[in-house]
Amino acid sequence: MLNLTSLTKQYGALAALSAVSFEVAPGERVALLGHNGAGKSTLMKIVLGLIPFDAGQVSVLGAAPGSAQARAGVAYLPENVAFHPALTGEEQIGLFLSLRGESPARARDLLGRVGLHDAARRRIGTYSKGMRQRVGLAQALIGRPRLLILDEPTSGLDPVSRRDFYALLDDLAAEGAAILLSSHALTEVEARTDRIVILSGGHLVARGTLSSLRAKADLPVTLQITPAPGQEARLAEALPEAVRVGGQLHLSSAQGQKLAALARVAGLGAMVADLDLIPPSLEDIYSHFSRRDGQ
Ligand SMILES: Nc1ncnc2c1ncn2[C@@H]1O[C@H](COP(=O)(O)OP(=O)(O)OP(=O)(O)O)[C@@H](O)[C@H]1O
Repeated sequence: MLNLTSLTKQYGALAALSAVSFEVAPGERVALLGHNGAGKSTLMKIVLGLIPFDAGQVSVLGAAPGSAQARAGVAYLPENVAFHPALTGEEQIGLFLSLRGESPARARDLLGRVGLHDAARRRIGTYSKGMRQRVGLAQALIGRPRLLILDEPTSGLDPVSRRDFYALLDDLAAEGAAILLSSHALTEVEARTDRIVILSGGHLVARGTLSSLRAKADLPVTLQITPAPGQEARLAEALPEAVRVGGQLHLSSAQGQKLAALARVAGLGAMVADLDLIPPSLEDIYSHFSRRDGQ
């Protein structure tokens, strides 16, 4: 669906993208992560054919970005999608359908698809941000796109709206659409995407499934230990390297030492009321890879 090979883009002396390669297959949801200025928007604009690139290859549905064939199958949802507040959802989507040469009567179907059936005849000015974002997605679904490019689609949405939004993306991916989305909300992409691509200073610094990135980063796990009543001081003495966090102790352990650390805590017997093993978060992994190039 989308193939990038050694994609390079310069803005004057600044290398916005340096030899970036990855692909998005049909039915796959890929998250593009990176700090401000990492090159995410530049990459999306190139894929959409909005700006030229300097070197490498870009194949969008087997065609050149921006070509008629690519444009026919690609949908884009910008971060801050704006609609005319006086139009109803149905009128707005109907208008876009007409522009694409399709029957405006399909508007209700599309709005139903994104959970806006009941609000279809209300003015968009009365919609919440989450509802407006869904109008944007309904618009993106016009013409049954095979590749969806979503620029921070859930920024500003509450947790329930985010969950609903991702459920919609799951359905689209299950139907075979390829999805590339950028996000700053790291914890949510963890459960909701198949693969992650991390850009840092225009370089691709990591790509893979979250579990493969976890293994590669080899970051320590944290043993979160709850002392039995009245045992906190004794427990802290027995684990001098542990850090007190609230009423608990946090003991950091290298991946390879995990079982030994568990055995050590288990050996403390009645001093311990409870134990949780906390794997490195996506934020930890993300920082690990984005800082590798000294960015
Ligand atoms: N038109 C332009 N002319 C010159 N430099 C640009 C231009 N557009 C972007 N840049 C620079 O290219 C780099 C990558 O920018 P880009 O907008 O792609 O990053 P981003 O990852 O999308 O960031 P954000 O998360 O802030 O949207 C930045 O250093 C930016 O300042």
